Amino acid sequence: MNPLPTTEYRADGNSLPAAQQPAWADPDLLDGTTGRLARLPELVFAEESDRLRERLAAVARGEAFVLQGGDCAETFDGVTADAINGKLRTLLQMALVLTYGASVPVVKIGRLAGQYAKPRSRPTETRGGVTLPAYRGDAVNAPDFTAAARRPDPRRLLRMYEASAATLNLVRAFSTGGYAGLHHARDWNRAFITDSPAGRRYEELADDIDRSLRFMEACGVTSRQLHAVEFFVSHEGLLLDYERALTRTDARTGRAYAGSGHLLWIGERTRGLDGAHVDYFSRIGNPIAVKLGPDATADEALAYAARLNPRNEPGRLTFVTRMGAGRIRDRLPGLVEKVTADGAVVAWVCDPMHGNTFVAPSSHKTRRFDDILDEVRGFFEVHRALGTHAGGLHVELTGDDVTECVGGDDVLVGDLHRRYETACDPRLNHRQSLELAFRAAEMLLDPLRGPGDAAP
Ligand SMILES: O=C[C@H](O)[C@H](O)COP(=O)(O)O
Ligand SMILES: C=C(OP(=O)(O)O)C(=O)O
Repeated sequence: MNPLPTTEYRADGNSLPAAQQPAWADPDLLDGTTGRLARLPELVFAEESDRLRERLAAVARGEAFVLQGGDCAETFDGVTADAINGKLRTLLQMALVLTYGASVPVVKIGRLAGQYAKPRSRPTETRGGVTLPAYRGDAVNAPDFTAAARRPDPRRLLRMYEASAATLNLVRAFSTGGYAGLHHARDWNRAFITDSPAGRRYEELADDIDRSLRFMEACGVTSRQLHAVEFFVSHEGLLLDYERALTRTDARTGRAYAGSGHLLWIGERTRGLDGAHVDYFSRIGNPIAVKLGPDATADEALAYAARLNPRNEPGRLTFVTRMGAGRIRDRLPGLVEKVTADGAVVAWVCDPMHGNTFVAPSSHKTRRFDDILDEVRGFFEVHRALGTHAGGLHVELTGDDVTECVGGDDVLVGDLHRRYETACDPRLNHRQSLELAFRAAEMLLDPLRGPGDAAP
């Protein structure tokens, strides 16, 4: 499954293969850095992760929907109030569209405050006859094509911690400081170019909400919940040196928790059942997810459920499928059927990004909005046919007006060069993200309606 060489990893005296780990240049520097990380405070509390597990349990029961999104790769330079606020506002707008459009609670999770490391298809990159280590995210090395920049530097793990802490600080202020309250639903749209069909549709929706809030206030109904939002953070638990150093024991239960984020996921390239990632994830108490690509088998899915969620706790395990628009209708049913028949309780989430990447003639890695939409549609169709719950979306997006994915109401292949800013894979821009939310809300509403129910 993983074409890269693996490095040895020691877990409780056992040597396990760990895929996609950087070849850190200086072991002493690595020890010093991980030692420092181990003494620093955790970034999130175990209680918060438990709360997310409860929310995801509702998703697994079919009572809620998850929206998980953010950059493909966060960067240290990208830790600015504008960039982070843009992503948060985009996610809040999408969540509002889904909640309002489909009348379903939406669990909001950022790909934020920790998404600094990337698995790569190839360990090296060659340009003009020069071969250097691949860029593996700001937590490991820098993107510039020089030997010095590409050298994996463990001190970057400390910068990852600092960047995550700064981001999380803003996330916490944003979600509880008043601005995330429903009264500001119109303001979230203000900073963006709203002159698009989705932007105009959102303005109408925000007007409706405003009217409803004023009506409730006139009736004397007030609620603190209208002034804050519950927001969680997640990232791929890729760099085991970092994750292990930030693992803490929960004083309440004696159980180990990753302290780097509320939810961590195992990527498609590191999900080997006998590998170090699955081993590490089996030892932490956080809610976790596993990405499943088109080659994942139903037996593997069952093995993850048995290994990673032996008590079959609802909300502990999410499967994020990323099959590609062309394969989801063939590949997903077998997985869902067998997992359901086995009685394993999981939440099913669709990542419509990673199976739909291609390289445009201009050499930009891109994705077609129509393929993304089609994979989401396939995801809903499969779950509807099987009577299971299409539990959420996992998307790569930014609040910026980038030109990285083609389609939606604007970007053409010839536009890709205009604002192609991602550090790794192409993201939806604000307009495309909103458009996706409106389309997904329509799909979500549909399967929730019983066969005999009248259309609204
Ligand atoms: O985000 C996912 C992967 O890290 C990314 O798709 C890998 O990209 P690559 O195939 O260019 O290495
Ligand atoms: C690497 C990623 O995805 P996948 O593991 O599904 O390829 C990702 O989501 O950043």
